[in-house]
Amino acid sequence: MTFSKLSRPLSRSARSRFVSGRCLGVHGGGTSSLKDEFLNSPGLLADNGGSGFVRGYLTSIGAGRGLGPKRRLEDLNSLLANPRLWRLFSDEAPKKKNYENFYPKDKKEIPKANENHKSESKEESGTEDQGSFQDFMRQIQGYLAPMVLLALILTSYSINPMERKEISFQEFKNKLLEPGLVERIEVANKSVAKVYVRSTPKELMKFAPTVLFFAGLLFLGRRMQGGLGMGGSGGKGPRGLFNIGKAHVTRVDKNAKNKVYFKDVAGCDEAKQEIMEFVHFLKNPKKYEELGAKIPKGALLVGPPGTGKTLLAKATAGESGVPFLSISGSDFMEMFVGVGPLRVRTLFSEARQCAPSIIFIDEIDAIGRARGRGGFSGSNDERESTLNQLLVEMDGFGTTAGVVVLAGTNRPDILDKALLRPGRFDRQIAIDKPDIKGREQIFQIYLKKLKIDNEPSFYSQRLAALTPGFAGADIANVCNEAALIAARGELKQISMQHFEGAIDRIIGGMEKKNKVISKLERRTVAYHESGHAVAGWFLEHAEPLLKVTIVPRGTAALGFAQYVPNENLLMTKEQLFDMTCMTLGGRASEEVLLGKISTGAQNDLEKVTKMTYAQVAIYGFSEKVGLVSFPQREDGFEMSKPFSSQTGAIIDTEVRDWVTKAYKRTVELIREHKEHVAQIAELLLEKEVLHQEDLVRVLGERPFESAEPTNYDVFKKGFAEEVDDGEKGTVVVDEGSASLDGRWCPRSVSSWRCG
Ligand SMILES: Nc1ncnc2c1ncn2[C@@H]1O[C@H](COP(=O)(O)OP(=O)(O)OP(=O)(O)O)[C@@H](O)[C@H]1O
Ligand SMILES: [Zn+2]
Repeated sequence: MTFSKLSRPLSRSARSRFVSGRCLGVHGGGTSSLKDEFLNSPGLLADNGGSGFVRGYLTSIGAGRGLGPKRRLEDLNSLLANPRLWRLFSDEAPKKKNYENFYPKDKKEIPKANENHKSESKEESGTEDQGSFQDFMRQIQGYLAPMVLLALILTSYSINPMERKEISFQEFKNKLLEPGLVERIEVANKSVAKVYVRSTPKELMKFAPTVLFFAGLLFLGRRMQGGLGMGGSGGKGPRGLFNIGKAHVTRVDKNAKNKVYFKDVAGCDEAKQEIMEFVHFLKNPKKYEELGAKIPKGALLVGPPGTGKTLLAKATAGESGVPFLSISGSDFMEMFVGVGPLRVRTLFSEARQCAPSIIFIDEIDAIGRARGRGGFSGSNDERESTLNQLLVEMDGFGTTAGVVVLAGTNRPDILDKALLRPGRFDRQIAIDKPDIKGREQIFQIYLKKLKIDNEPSFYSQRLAALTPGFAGADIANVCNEAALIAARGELKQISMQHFEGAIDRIIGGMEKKNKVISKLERRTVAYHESGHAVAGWFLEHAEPLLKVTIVPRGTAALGFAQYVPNENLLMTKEQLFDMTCMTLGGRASEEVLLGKISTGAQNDLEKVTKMTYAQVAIYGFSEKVGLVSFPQREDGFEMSKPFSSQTGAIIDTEVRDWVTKAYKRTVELIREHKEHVAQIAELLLEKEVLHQEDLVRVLGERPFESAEPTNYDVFKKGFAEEVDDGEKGTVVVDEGSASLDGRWCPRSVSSWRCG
């Protein structure tokens, strides 16, 4: 059994990206505070979350361990749902399933104006991604083969009526009688009968190949238009092969239904204001031009996945009342060379025709990646020429065009610098994960739609406190999941327990009630988690626990813990040291209390290593290494190190020394609080889930006084009266837990995963 890391709650988009088998690597944050940079430090974290999962998954199947039938069925189901995985195992995917995977049935449905479009287009871009040329050929073969077969069978029936031929009764029956080709039968004598065959089939047969050929073409054409994302959305009617230059653009016009407005987007007030400024430029260009101002052409909406960038762009359309054309970055790309630039041109000319108008390009990183790098794929030329075309269009027909371009991304760092120059996307609008107040507002929006057994405000406050680190998409997900859980219990109303279940499920995946865990292992997990919790409680700069559970869950975690982090923008050496100790608390507890260490600390050690390397080699915290910084490249393709091998050796020794020092301190702390660790662990074994109150009961209040109120203080008070100035009073899940989006953060949701 192997243990490894759990990750931050998967945001919806991260999840969809994962399912589509694309590589993750989403970095968050647009603000460039030191902390952010630190957290986003590229390369500090390879996307362990995603690939780790796949790998774990493969071994568990491939190794052919004694899986129960139920497990096997689950594996099979997810296998079927994931064509990538499937192909790893077998070349012959079951036809129907495979087909549906590539061309989901609901493909042709015209997106209901705003509401559903986002998710749909996401899925589409996911599927498109997989439509590599081979897949495409496979599709064609899939359709052609039956047709050719059919043609062969039919031709075998073509019989020349002028020709006389003796056939057996069997032949007569099979080839003539049953297909209904017999016109009449004359009995000549006892052993011979004359069979007259209809002549029409012959005429038909003559044309059969031609008819089949055209039918085939038509069919393929339809399939392509449905399957390759050129479908006539926005009510434009069907388009086919010959309309390939037109991408999948969603238009929102003045009188579209289901419009989204700013009131549907909670929080992000600054972003709304900035965007509206753009709309003002767009609608009153004269006012600005008279003063000699150049009107900005574009703005980047920058922020982690699921924070509502797309939603905000749609709301802008709703508020501004100008035509809005939205497209996903990946929709530009096609298997045919030259389609990308063509689509860009078409998009812009369409926008100009209905100017003033707004173009929104979602996930612009798909085409906007810096030129001249980014992997070894051959599609780079195409991407670059698409990008060039975009640059040209944005520059091109200057100020009078009346087109504003908004684009969403969560990786502004990898975008081509030319895109960010004045005259293109010269503004960046940061949309961060909501703080406690923002989460409360988002909850209010979604709670309104639910049947709950209390006031929405009752729930919104409590839930906001319980969901540190959740983005808007996760919150929408919590509400929906809670309703599903309540419905499964045949209940008429949703209550707190359902919401809690939903939150846990979003963090850790499905509960695995019947997962077999030996008593010994459970004990190890409990002591390990207890070590983290107690260490965090008694280390001044570490973060106190919010909740810890040892219920095994679907994303293969054996347990997880949430912390109440402080939201300071800078991190000091002391903080990092305490966090290192807290992260090592699990291993220390195993060693001190159980006398046996396990593989459970692997993920913790990985985090500690990264955290310490960063301090030594990037943040200049080590005297021996000095005030130098060697940030790692985010794409992981580092051919040569930027430092000498001597420096490398010093860095290595320093890292090892630092970690050793931190571990010593942690072991001391755990020895000192041995009783506490044991108490918490036993309580955890008994109750499976512990909240902060339980910790206070056993350990007492945290013994630290700080000058300013910390998040923990705010949290303790209950934020009922704090909400208004709760700006900084936020509770954020330790995102370190979560490397799914490629971020690394020292604070961690420590967790266990069983491969
Ligand atoms: N501030 C918010 N207010 C209300 N709902 C929100 C908010 N943020 C996110 N959501 C919900 O989450 C869903 C997903 O958000 P959206 O697709 O806009 O995120 P995004 O930032 O564009 O993500 P990605 O980076 O993955 O493209 C929205 O459709 C909405 O239901
Ligand atoms: Zn741990």
